[in-house]
Formats: sequence, structure tokens, C-alpha cells
Amino acid sequence: MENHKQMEKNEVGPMATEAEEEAGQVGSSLTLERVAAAKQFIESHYKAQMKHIQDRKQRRSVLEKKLASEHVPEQEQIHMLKDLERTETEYMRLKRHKICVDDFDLLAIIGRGAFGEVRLCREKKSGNIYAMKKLKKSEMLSRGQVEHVRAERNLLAEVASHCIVKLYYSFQDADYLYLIMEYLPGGDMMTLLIREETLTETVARFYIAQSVMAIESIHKHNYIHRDIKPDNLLLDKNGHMKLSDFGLCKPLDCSNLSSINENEVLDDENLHETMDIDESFPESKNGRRWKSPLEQLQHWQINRRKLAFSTVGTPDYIAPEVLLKKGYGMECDWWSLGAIMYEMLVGYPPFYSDDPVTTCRKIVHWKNHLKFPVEARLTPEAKDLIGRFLCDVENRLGRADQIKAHPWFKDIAWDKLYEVEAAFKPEVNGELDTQNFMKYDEVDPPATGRTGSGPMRKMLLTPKDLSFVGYTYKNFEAVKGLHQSSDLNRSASLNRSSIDSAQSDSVVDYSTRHSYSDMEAQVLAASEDVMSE
Ligand SMILES: Nc1ncnc2c1ncn2[C@@H]1O[C@H](COP(=O)(O)OP(=O)(O)OP(=O)(O)O)[C@@H](O)[C@H]1O
Repeated sequence: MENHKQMEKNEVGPMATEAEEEAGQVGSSLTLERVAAAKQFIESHYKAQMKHIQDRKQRRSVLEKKLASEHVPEQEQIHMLKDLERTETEYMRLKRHKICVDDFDLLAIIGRGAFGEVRLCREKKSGNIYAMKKLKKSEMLSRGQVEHVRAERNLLAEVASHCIVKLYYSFQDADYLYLIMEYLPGGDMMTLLIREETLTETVARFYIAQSVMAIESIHKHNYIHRDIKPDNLLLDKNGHMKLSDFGLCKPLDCSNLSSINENEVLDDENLHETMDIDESFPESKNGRRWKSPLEQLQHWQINRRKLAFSTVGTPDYIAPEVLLKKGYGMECDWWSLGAIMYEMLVGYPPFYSDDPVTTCRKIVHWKNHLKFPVEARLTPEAKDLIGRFLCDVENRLGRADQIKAHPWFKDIAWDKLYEVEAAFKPEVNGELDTQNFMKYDEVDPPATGRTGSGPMRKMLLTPKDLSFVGYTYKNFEAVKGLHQSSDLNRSASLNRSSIDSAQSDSVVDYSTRHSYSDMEAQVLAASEDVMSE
């Protein structure tokens, strides 16, 4: 955090005093930043190299096993293994291509978040359709989100799971970071909930079960999402759900939260009086608003989208220990899932208020505020499971196997969950269909002209860039897709299984011609990485 502030300071030279400049402090701190960036780059470069070698071996071994188990004749086996090697060589060649935004046709905007936008796009060379998430670097820096964006990129690159949205490429130019992901045309759970109001327990069970699997898959890789909410649960064309948006937790404005602590004695009556005030609602006889759950539902629906787009975000799904900054673990994601399950069955989240700070207070004092409206008619098993998610960390269900064994899930066939027909099938007509997303206006017309390369790029090397060293990534499958010759297609069906099981293979565009023995070379390496990215 401090480093980022320092970098911002260096970037705007006039902020440094003349005396500092004379003393060379600005220069030396820039050098330190560069050295740190070079170190980070070298580490991630070698990690990527090691992973590449491992993945390549694994792809070969999976294919060998598959060929053996399917009793493919020996000659054919040799041929297919040669094909795989040729694909690998081609992959090595193609991954050196410096991918940039001009490699894509930019189509409709399908989402807008706190740091940028998400659009449908078509890769010019392959014709493949993707979702492009574009994040403004200066926003990430000024809001201290650099680590989060790195976490998102790393998680997507490392975790290959059918429950997680697939990352194909990441790259950057002078001003933006880009994530090229699979496009999930079924829309997000927030939109589905706004449309449907509530889900039946059968439909909710299906999506909560898929969420359990998604959360389990990131926890297995030691990641905590911390920001699980319906906006981040996306549906594919068949209605199966995947988790997205990793690590980009919005900075909730906590300036008013400092006064909240668990032990404060709350006058709940007063809290209710102040909490539910909304000038747009007619006052009831006793001066209270939200007389009924129905009213609360209507209120929630009016506010939901506004909250999603605001820079503050919605705190409705955040666990109390995260809000209290007490230190938290993976259990916080299960709390969020409990809040989502409640919303699916009741129609609004359990601690909703139109004022985010009041929501935070209610979450922290959840014991006073967790109530099930009788109208919602939840089964005892559903109530019990929600209660086991929305509780103190010590009592919360914390392991996926415990959760899967809960009676509410008794009819779920966990190992077939992504193979069976989904509980809800979105309407999707063709790969460019965006009907399940809101319509967004273009704010800035899509940029044209290649950015971030060529000799002028050197002039643009700023400390801002150093924060994002090592962001470039290309997925084996995507690069392979770029170069699907008929020759390679021959072994495609068998290769696919080997690719799926060792799917991600991160690539940092950098040639190894430098010796890393001295500092100068390291700085040069980092600069080149920035330039090439
Ligand atoms: N891969 C995808 N396929 C289809 N739609 C997507 C995809 N990724 C994101 N979206 C849409 O864009 C919206 C915003 O995406 P996302 O939450 O990742 O952006 P963000 O800028 O990180 O938002 P946040 O403000 O939540 O941090 C999602 O709610 C979803 O509707």
C-alpha cells in the first residue's frame, strides 16, 4: 500500500520537493521499485517455466495413458504423440505473439463494475467469442487493488475447474489490464433473482450445490474469494453455474464502521427506526417503513442494480469477521453462501437495509437480525442449513464434505452435478446473444490503434507499469485453438482430455537471454517484460 502511494508520488514529479530531487531520493526509490519488480518478474518467470514443463509432461502422460487404455494400435499411437509434440512446439512459438486489444473485435458491453467493464468480443484470428474484462490501472493503484488483481489473474490461471470461469489470456497496455475469459451467456444470478424474485427449494438447491463445488475448488487451492455474491455467479448456455470475479473486492467505505464493534449494546428498536427510513416510501401509521416482507422485497429490487454498480458495492453477503477485520479464513465464503441461499428462498438478503453501514451493523449483530419471514415457508432443513452458514465462525460449517452431507442436499448426486440437466435453462440464441444481460451505453468509444508496443512504448514506462509486471498469460487451449490445422485436428479428441486435465499453462513473454547475475540485468528484465506486455 505504502509502496503504491510512493509510486504515485514519483509519477507526478512536481509533488517531490526540489531538495528531495537533489538528494536523488526520487531516483533511488524508483530504482528500488524497479528492483522489486524485477525480482517479482524473475520469480514468476521461473514459476511459469516450471509449470510449463510440468504441464507439458502431464499432457503427454495423460495422452499416453488414454491411448493405452483405448488399445489404439501402436503406429497410430506414435502418430498421435508426434501430433501432440508438434502442437506443443507450435504453442511455444505462438505464445511469443504479443497479444493486445487489437487482436479482438469489441462487441456489446455486458457488465460494468467498480473498476472497469466487461464486453463480448471476438478474436480476429480464430473467430472465437470471449468476454473481455478491462480494468483501469490508475483506479486499481489509487484504491490499493493491485494485489487483488494479481490474485484474480493467478487464481484464474492456476485453478482449472469446470466450476470456475475459464481464463484464456491476460495482458496489459499503458492504461488497462485485460482478462479474456470464456463468455457465459446465461447471465448472472443477480439478474435471475431480480427477475424471478424467489427460487423454489429445488432450483435453489441445485445452484447452492454448484456454488459449494465452486467454493470447494478454490479453497483446495488455498484461495479465499471473500466477495461471493449473486453478481459473481454466472450461468453458461445450459444453465450450469460458474464462479467469477476473484479478488476484486470493492473497498467498502468503512469510515463509518469504526464505531461498530461486536460488544456495543444496541437498542434494536432504535436501530430499526433509523435503519429503514426511505423517503420514497409512504409513511405508515406508526412511522415505520417496510411494513411487510413484500415491501422489503420491492425495496430491495429497486435498489439492487444501483448497489451493484456503485463504487461502494453491496456489503450484504460479507461475513461479520471480514467486516470487523478480526482476521478471517475460508469460512467467510460459506457465510456469503448462506446469505445468498437466504436471498434465493426469501427474496432479499438477510441483513438488507438501504444504507450499507446499517447493513454492516446488522451483519455484525446478526443474532438480533437473522429472522425468517413466515410467508417464505422454508423447510426446516433449509432453515437449519442457512443457520449453519450464518453463525459465528466457531460453529459454522467449514468443510465442503460436512456441507455436502447436510440433509438439505440429500438428493444431490455430487459427482454428476455438472452433467445433469440444470435446474434452470436460460434462453440463448447463438453465441453472440446478450439477451440475459442488461443493455449498457458506451461511455468511451472502444479505443482503436495499437497501444503498448513499439519504440514509443519505452517512453511510457512508468512506475505504474511496474506494479503489474508478470500479468501476461496465455492458456494452452486458447493458443492451440488459434492454430487448429486439419493435421492437428486428427488427434484433437484424444488430446482434449490431456489438455483439460492440465489445462492452464502460464506464459510470461520473455526470452531467457539475460544472465540474472547482476542487478542491472534484473531491472532490464523487468523493463522488457513491461514493454513486451
Ligand atoms: N465471463 C463472463 N461472461 C459473461 N458475463 C460476465 C463475465 N464476466 C463478467 N460478466 C458480467 O459482468 C458483470 C461484472 O463483472 P465482474 O463482477 O467480474 O466485474 P467487476 O468490475 O470485477 O465487478 P465488481 O464491481 O463486482 O468488482 C457480472 O456481474 C456479469 O454480469
